[in-house]
Amino acid sequence: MTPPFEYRTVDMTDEEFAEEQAVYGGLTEALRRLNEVSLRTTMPHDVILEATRKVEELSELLSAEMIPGNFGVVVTTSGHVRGYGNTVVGMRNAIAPPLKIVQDHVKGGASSEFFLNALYEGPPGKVHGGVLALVLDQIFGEAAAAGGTPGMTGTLTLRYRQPTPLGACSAEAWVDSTAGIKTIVKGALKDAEGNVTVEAEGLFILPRWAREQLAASGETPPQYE
Ligand SMILES: CC(C)(COP(=O)(O)OP(=O)(O)OC[C@H]1O[C@@H](n2cnc3c(N)ncnc32)[C@H](O)[C@@H]1OP(=O)(O)O)[C@@H](O)C(=O)NCCC(=O)NCCSC(=O)Cc1ccccc1
Repeated sequence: MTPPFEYRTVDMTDEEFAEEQAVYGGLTEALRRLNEVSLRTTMPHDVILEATRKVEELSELLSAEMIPGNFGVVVTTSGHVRGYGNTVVGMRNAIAPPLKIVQDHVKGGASSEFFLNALYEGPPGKVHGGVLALVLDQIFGEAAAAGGTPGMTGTLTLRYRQPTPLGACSAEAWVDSTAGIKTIVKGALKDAEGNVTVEAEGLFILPRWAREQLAASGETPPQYE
């Protein structure tokens, strides 16, 4: 079975990697700020029109050279994983909050403390339910991988116990059980006060194509990050 995606490898020194992080990371941080500011600004229309022209100019400047489509996941020869396009954690993705996720390879889990600002609003003042599913899917996937049983999300069930206020949040996920290629991950998301606002359970499955690759190569399971 042909894999639906593959990881590219690039030759890059640690110094080049660090410079890339600083330069593109700086651009993305500036864009995240711009994104929030553009939602909240109350400046007069003539200022907004001038700002719009400047933003268009920047898009012209940056689009002179681009990769053809999505970023994908690119691994450097020195072992760094460049999942820059990831919508939750991507270093070059201004849509990503972004989350810094800590994996626990001993217990098989993952956790994160993060901030969801006004850009992630659903009900007034509260986080959109789809955004909560989005961040939990990523944390759960990383928990399964940290437990040594990576997989793709087969199912993800959420129980929204109470609305999640915009602002500081935290989430934790752990491998509850494994059965062959299937891993059950459980976890919860909390608001700034420590109240559990979402409980979730996910089933992560090592895909058939990955099983076939593993059987052929004898390697350890890949990380879908
Ligand atoms: C991989 C799979 C889910 C299963 O394919 P295959 O392996 O070819 O399936 P196969 O037919 O060989 O069945 C094997 C066993 O599994 C069972 N079973 C099968 N499906 C389901 C099910 N849905 N639910 C429940 N069970 C299911 C089936 O009955 C059988 O059980 P049995 O042995 O009889 O007891 C495939 O449908 C797929 O790719 N879906 C899209 C996934 C996707 O796009 N997810 C979102 C992107 S990931 C992401 O964003 C998160 C992330 C972030 C960071 C890091 C990591 C993750």
